[in-house]
Formats: sequence, structure tokens, C-alpha cells
Amino acid sequence: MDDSSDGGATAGGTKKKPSAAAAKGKATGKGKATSKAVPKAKESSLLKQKSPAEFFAENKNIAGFDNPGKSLYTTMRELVENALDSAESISELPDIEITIEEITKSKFNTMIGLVDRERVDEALYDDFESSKAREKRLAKEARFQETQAKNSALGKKVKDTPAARGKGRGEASFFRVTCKDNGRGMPHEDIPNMFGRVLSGTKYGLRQTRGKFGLGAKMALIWSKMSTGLPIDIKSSMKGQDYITFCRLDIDIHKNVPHIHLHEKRENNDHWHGAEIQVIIEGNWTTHRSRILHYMRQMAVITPYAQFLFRFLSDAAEKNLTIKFARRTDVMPPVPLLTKHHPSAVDLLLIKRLITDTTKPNLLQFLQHEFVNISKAHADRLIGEMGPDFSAKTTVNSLTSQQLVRIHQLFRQAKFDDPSGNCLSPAGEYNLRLGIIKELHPDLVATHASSPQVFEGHPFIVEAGVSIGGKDVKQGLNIFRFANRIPLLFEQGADVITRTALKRINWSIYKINQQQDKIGVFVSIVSTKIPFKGTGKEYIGDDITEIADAVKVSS
Ligand SMILES: Nc1ncnc2c1ncn2[C@@H]1O[C@H](COP(=O)(O)OP(=O)(O)OP(=O)(O)O)[C@@H](O)[C@H]1O
Repeated sequence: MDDSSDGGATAGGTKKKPSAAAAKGKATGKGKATSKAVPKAKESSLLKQKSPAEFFAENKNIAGFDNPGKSLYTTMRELVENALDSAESISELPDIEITIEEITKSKFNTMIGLVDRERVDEALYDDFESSKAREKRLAKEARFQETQAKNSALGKKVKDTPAARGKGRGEASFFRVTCKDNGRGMPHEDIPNMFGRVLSGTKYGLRQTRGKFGLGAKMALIWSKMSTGLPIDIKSSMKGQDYITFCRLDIDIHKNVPHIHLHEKRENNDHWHGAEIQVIIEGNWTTHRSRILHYMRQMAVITPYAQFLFRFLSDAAEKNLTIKFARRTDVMPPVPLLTKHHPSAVDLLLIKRLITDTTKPNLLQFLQHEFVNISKAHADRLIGEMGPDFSAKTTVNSLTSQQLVRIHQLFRQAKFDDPSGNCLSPAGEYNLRLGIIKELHPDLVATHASSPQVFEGHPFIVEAGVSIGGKDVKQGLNIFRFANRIPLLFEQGADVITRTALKRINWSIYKINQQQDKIGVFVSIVSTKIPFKGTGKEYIGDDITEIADAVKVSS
């Protein structure tokens, strides 16, 4: 209620005439009576909320979508990694087709029904060059060419011309990225959430997978929404299904929910199973062509049992590219197994979640069944150690917050056997060696696999290979990094593998010349938890001693 309206109503409801002093106070804003009468400033909360989709749209660089070129690269790799996870989850030898089709601006405009328009006021544009500036640039280029010609005649290194490095922001280029696999496919009803709700996926359990965050495919869609405004197309069928799901959707960024344009079932006469994802985004092939091709080659090294068909299509025929990375073996690593948590790797929040999700009513059964490496006898001893407030029959739902802290503290201090590496699926020395030989044709190759080791309660295995010589291998160290069998191409300098190869290995002991020999170093780490720095999954930090030591020993 507005204070000024009650004008000093009495208990009896009759209105008192305001005194002269009060009236004065009201006018000047002084005195107790008047302060009550002044209207209060409306309290409006400053608190705002952001949906996860909004957060990642605003911070897309942390998911590997730094600029158009990198976004093209990341989109392609997210789709390829999902395709591999999917085929391997049903023990199907992966057969994956990736197509990146360049779409000219004019084609893009036709696609979205926008009429092309000629520039009228040239000076408005970023790439506008006055005639004076043009003269200056051409003169500079001529001088540069002259020096280049001299250098080339003297056998010196020749640099790119300044013009080739590009100027201004240039025009946007658009690409249709399509990835088709022969994997598991997705349930019809789940597809909208899998692609239209950030932080949703099927890979959150404790299992070695390439995917981890429930983010990659959604980021590709968010980027398409940000750069072209176009939805994503998904085609999918699961083994034995007599229909194919067709789904077209985009994402409501503010609500973090899918916005479905089409979601229907069509006949599956060819008994096809798998998925085909298509997205149209802005990208930059010129700057990221080489990264994309390196990624494919490295993926072929670590996945020699897969077949990849990579195509780049453009109206400019000379840019077109078709590369087939053929399958060289039918030996596939085993499907990684879902495992339970190790007691020393859980925090208080996770213990609470496990209690909410468990089907085991009492403490003894809970400890025995929800964790690895706790037998019945061990669980009994642990409960005894917790104190008189705990018994084997204590119902887990009755545990107080203090009791949960007690369990957590005991988990951190007690000794448990290391988790076994049986749930992991390394490439295998045979596959790693085969992959290296098939893609690099070296003169010599040696491989090694470590036994399973542990960091923070998570098992991991390091496999390594070293090659000498080969095709398309430059002099010096050529480092190939893999984590859960995905190639890592960015942030090389800070990565544990690069640092180990460069600083902690004395190559001369092995009579290898680090500067002159063509050395290939291949290190693959698999684990139920890869400690990536950032959601872009680009590098593993150098700060986990167990991993750093194991990488050194294996290399
Ligand atoms: N080609 C595919 N075949 C089958 N399922 C798929 C495919 N692509 C995506 N999915 C499903 O969609 C889910 C979400 O994929 P998304 O790429 O967003 O996240 P993720 O792979 O789980 O994790 P990350 O963000 O680490 O890549 C996956 O967990 C998977 O269940």
C-alpha cells in the first residue's frame, strides 16, 4: 500500500486532521512522522539467471568454438566422435562418411530466401580500400616479390605474400557439414533432447567414452543458430527398427529446450541403422583445412579398424577433395564397460546422489554394491570404524548430514585396492602399430603399453609408440596425442604428452637426433576420467603426477 494514502488513519477508522508540524514535516521530508509518509523506492532484485545454453553461447570458446575456422573443425570432430562412440557401443566396425560442402554466400542467400544485393556505398565496408591505399599496397607487394625472387634464387626460405595472409574480416563462408555412421542410432523420443538441450546425453556414467559432457552436438547447433540461423537435421534408425526418424530442430537458448520443426517416422526399407547429422554453419576452410585433415589422419592412426570417407565439396572444382582412410583390420578394442565408483574418488555430493539412486536399503549393501573394491567383510569393518551410530542395518535414507561427512572422511583416509583397468578399452599395441604403419610408412616403429594405473581413484592406461622416418613426416619431433582415442590437436604446448616428449626424454640415449631425425611420438591415454582442461577436450594438463610419470615411462 502507498504510505501517503493512509494519511494517519486511527484505530477507529476516523481520520485525524494532520497537525501543522506534521504537515510541515511532510513538506520538508524531515521528522519521524514524515519519513513514514515518503514513498519507499521499489526494491527490484538484481538477480538474473542464465540457462546453460545461454552460458555456452556466450562462452563458446571454452567448448572449442573460438572463431569460424575453429568452429568448423570442432563441429566436424564432435560429429565424428559421436559416430565412433555409437558404432563401437554395438561392436560394429565403424563406417563413417564426413562431407563438408562449401556454400557460397549467394547460394546461402538463395537457400534462406534472401535476395542478393550489390554493394552501393563501398566505403561502408571493412575491406574498402581507397585508391591511395591500394597504390601503397601494390608498391609494397612489388617490393616484397622482388625480395622473394632474390631469396629464392639464393635458396633461402620464401614467405607468404602479405596479400595471401588476408586483410579485414572478409566475407563469411558457409558450410554444410554432414556425418553419417552405421552405429546404434537413437530412440525416436530422445532425439529432440539429445540435440536441443545443453548438458544432456547418454555418456555420463563412469565409462571410457569419447563424449563426456553432453555438449558437443548442441554446440554445433548453437553455432549454426548464431551464424546462419538454420536448424539441425537428424536422421536415425536403431537396429531392427522398421522406421527411420527424421527430425529437424533448433534450440531455445533462453529456456535450454529443443524447438522442434519436424519429428516423424518414415519407412526403413533398407533396414539401415545408424545416424546422419547435418548442420549448416559459418566456417573457414582456408585457415583450418590443414587441422581438419591432420585430425582425420590421426584418427585413422588410432582407429585402424574404422573406415572413413572424407569429402570436401566446392563449386571451385580445384578445391574438391575425397580421401578414403581404409580399414586395415577387423580387430576392434573391446566395448568399454560401465564401472562403479572407487571409494577414494567420490565426494560428498556424489555419495548423496548414490544414496538417492541406490536400490540397496541398508548401509552394508550400499557400500558393498555401489562401489568397487568393497567386499562384504570390508564393508563390515568400515561400518565398525564409523562408530556406534552406524550399523550394517542402518537404512541409507536415514543417514544424517553429519553421518555422511563421517563416511566421506573415512573414504578419504582408508586404504582401498586400486580399481582394475578391466573396464578400459585401449587401442591395443597391435592396432597402434598398424595405424602408425598404415598412415606414416615409417622405417622403424616400436610400441609399448603400460599396465593399468590410478589417479584420484580412476584407472588409466598409457600406450606409446615411437617411429623413425616415413612419409609426410617432418624432421624433428612429430607428436601425436590421443585421449580416449581422440586426437588432440590444439594447446599442444601445455599438454602433458608434449612436455614429456620435449623436456623429460633424453633422445640421444637412444641414438636419436631430436633435430634431424624424422621422429613420430604417439601417446594414447585412456581412462574413465580424462582430466581435460576445459570442455573443448583439447589438452591434458601437466599437473597430475601419476599421469606425467606414466607417460614418461611408456615413451
Ligand atoms: N551419431 C550418433 N549416434 C548415436 N547417438 C548419438 C549420436 N550423436 C549424438 N548422440 C547422442 O546424443 C547425446 C548428446 O551428444 P553430444 O555430442 O551433445 O554430447 P556427448 O557426446 O554425450 O558429450 P560431449 O559433449 O563430451 O561430446 C550423446 O550422449 C548420444 O547419446
